[in-house]
Amino acid sequence: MTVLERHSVGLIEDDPVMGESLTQGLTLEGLQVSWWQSGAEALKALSRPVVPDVLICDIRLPDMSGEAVFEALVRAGGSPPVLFMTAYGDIDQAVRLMRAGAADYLTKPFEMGTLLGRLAALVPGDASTAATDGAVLGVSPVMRILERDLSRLAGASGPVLITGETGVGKEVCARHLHHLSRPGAPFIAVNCAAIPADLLESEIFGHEKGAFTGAAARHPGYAERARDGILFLDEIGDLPPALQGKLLRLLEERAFHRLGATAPVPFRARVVAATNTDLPTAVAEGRFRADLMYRLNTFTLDIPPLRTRPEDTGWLLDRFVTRFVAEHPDGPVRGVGALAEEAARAHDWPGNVRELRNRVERAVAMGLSPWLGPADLFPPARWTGGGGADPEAPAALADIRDAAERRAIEGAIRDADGQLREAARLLGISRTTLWEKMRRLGLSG
Ligand SMILES: Nc1ncnc2c1ncn2[C@@H]1O[C@H](COP(=O)(O)OP(=O)(O)OP(=O)(O)O)[C@@H](O)[C@H]1O
Repeated sequence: MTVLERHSVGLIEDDPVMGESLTQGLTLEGLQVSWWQSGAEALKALSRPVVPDVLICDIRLPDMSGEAVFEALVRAGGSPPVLFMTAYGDIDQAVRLMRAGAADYLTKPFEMGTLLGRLAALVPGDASTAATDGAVLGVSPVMRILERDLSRLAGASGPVLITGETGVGKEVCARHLHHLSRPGAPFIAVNCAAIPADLLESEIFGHEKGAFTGAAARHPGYAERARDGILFLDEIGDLPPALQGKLLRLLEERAFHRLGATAPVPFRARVVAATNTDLPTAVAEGRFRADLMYRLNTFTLDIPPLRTRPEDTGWLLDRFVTRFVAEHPDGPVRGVGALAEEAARAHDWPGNVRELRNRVERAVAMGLSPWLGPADLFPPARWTGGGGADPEAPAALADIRDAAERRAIEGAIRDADGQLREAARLLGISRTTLWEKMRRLGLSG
């Protein structure tokens, strides 16, 4: 199997001869090709949750430039790596695109072999994680890109910083990196905020016998126990100042001292740190060392909040329901109903994936009917009990209905290519009703 086999590629090319021949050549290599002949067609297809692993885009398209397609993708939350095809005179534009984050470009005419070689460098290393079936962290474009970045980072050894709100899955992401890069080696997780400051130093670096009162025996710390695996330092923003200096030395000298020891111990693990606090602010306020932040953020991965990636809400909901239903085979719950899915999409998820997981676990354990409804995910006590101040309170039923209507109307308008008469027909309502709904929901045609 070649590196390209089973990967998906999106081809944006208006010229039918060129498009046909590229589609044929790429398909022969085992790639799954989707070919679009205009920028608009491509953008419409790429707005779906599942996007190709890599895009090949002509720089001149009938309706917009390749540059505009790329900008729209980036603005919409991220783009798979894009290889641009340029004509000789477009080199300046290609250089500009590379600066803006495009992955590569080829000047026409080119050999098929050259194109395949360039593509091989852009597809993720592991085909099983590239397919959506193999998605680990999510199916939204931004999470697919994050997974691709993780597989690239797997080959490096420098520290990685993972940022994001509480419960977005920073540890899950660190564990995935471990799985991709050092699966047989230890994964040692340390919550810097949970261990009392005066214990943290000996917990991380270990101590010799007699190093302090009560140190009855030599104790290897987390750094030593991580061996050649991953040392995951969660809530790194809470690391006490004295330990920040020690961690910086460990990273720079690749060695550390157990408390009370004179000889250094070599450090072979990879440090992955995570934080939900803003490190630059902590640095500005003097709570975190700037030099340590710069050492840690060589590779930074930011996981966006769940509310900004609704595709993942549906996907994770299904996964958790499947998992917890399997754990309660004798219970009445079989799956999740459409209204509960709507309610989940309309909810803000302040606790992110952790909140979703907990709500599903509770709903499956307590549910009385085969299909979970909104009230199973968001029990009635929450509907009234919080008086509106409860951060986990769900959206009201009216909000759920509005969100559902908004999505249905937007989908119909898209499918009808902007023709409101046709959109109303698709929705089975009159044009006046459609127009009134659009006005109430603040939608423009
Ligand atoms: N992609 C995912 N698939 C399945 N479960 C997930 C995923 N992401 C997060 N979770 C689950 O959500 C919960 C929170 O995840 P995790 O501990 O990784 O978040 P975090 O960002 O590290 O949180 P904190 O900032 O509070 O430490 C865990 O129970 C985890 O198993």
